[in-house]
Amino acid sequence: MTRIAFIGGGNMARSLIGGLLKTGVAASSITVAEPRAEARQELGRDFAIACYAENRLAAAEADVLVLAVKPQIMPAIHAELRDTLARQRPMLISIAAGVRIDQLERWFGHALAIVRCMPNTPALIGAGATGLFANRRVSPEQRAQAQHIMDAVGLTRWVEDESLIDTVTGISGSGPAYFFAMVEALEDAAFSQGMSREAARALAAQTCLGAGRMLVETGEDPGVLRQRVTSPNGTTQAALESLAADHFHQIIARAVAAATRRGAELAAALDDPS
Ligand SMILES: NC(=O)c1ccc[n+]([C@@H]2O[C@H](COP(=O)([O-])OP(=O)(O)OC[C@H]3O[C@@H](n4cnc5c(N)ncnc54)[C@H](O)[C@@H]3O)[C@@H](O)[C@H]2O)c1
Ligand code: PRO
Repeated sequence: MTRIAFIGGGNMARSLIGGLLKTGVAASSITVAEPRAEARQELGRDFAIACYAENRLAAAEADVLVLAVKPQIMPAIHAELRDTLARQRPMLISIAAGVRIDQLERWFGHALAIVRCMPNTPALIGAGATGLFANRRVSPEQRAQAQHIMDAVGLTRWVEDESLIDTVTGISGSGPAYFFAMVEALEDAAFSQGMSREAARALAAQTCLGAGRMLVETGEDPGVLRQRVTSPNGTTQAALESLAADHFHQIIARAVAAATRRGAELAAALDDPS
């Protein structure tokens, strides 16, 4: 049984833990370190896992340490974990946006196997999407172990170039928020035309779900699926022409670029906090 310790028990850790437990991973194999007492109580109540206020206690027997704190916290946690890491030599899996492998090696140790990955919150319902990148120390078995953990909560893809993890952040790490924003916008649009918020949200959310499922379950090209909705001179064509006139593709490309760039900036700020 692989023992997994989460350092940080916030939103993303909750999503990953919930997803792992749903796939049958034993609650007794998971520990969490979380400084907020209320969050510890909720994690213990919701998932029946052992929760600790101190990182070193949660990590004491871990084979895998999932670093799930904000990027800015990352440099602060290594001192506390140094002894445990030296003794236990767990594999580190960092989910922190931007934080690079060379920074993690500098803080936690050059001898450690480290996987940098970028999951997303739909991991909570087993529908996550995660990009992964491994350092040279990660053995084939550890690579399989990291993938197994992330496969348990959704789809995984390894990238060959570490900088592409920032691109993963731009597409799928931050991505759920784009679709939630889209549903909010659809709801507002329908409400402004007189529909109830309840009906507007239900129709917009189900459309989001239906389109996503069609895309994944049919394996069809999104352009082909789009064309099937679009009758010549019909309603969809009118909407898509309006989106194109407002530079929809460029708007999305700029948003993804902004998220990707922000990942690199978060990491750079940790090199030079001034
Ligand atoms: N939320 C997402 O959609 C998402 C997706 C992918 C990756 N991430 C990454 O996951 C990481 C966590 O993000 P989140 O959204 O879960 O944030 P969060 O704030 O919800 O969780 C972070 C947790 O770390 C705890 N913490 C603070 N200091 C600590 C310390 N010294 N030791 C241990 N725990 C400490 C906080 O109390 C908090 O509960 C970030 O690095 C983020 O970039 C988040
Ligand atoms: N949430 C984190 C952020 O907004 C990382 C990806 C999703 O920074």
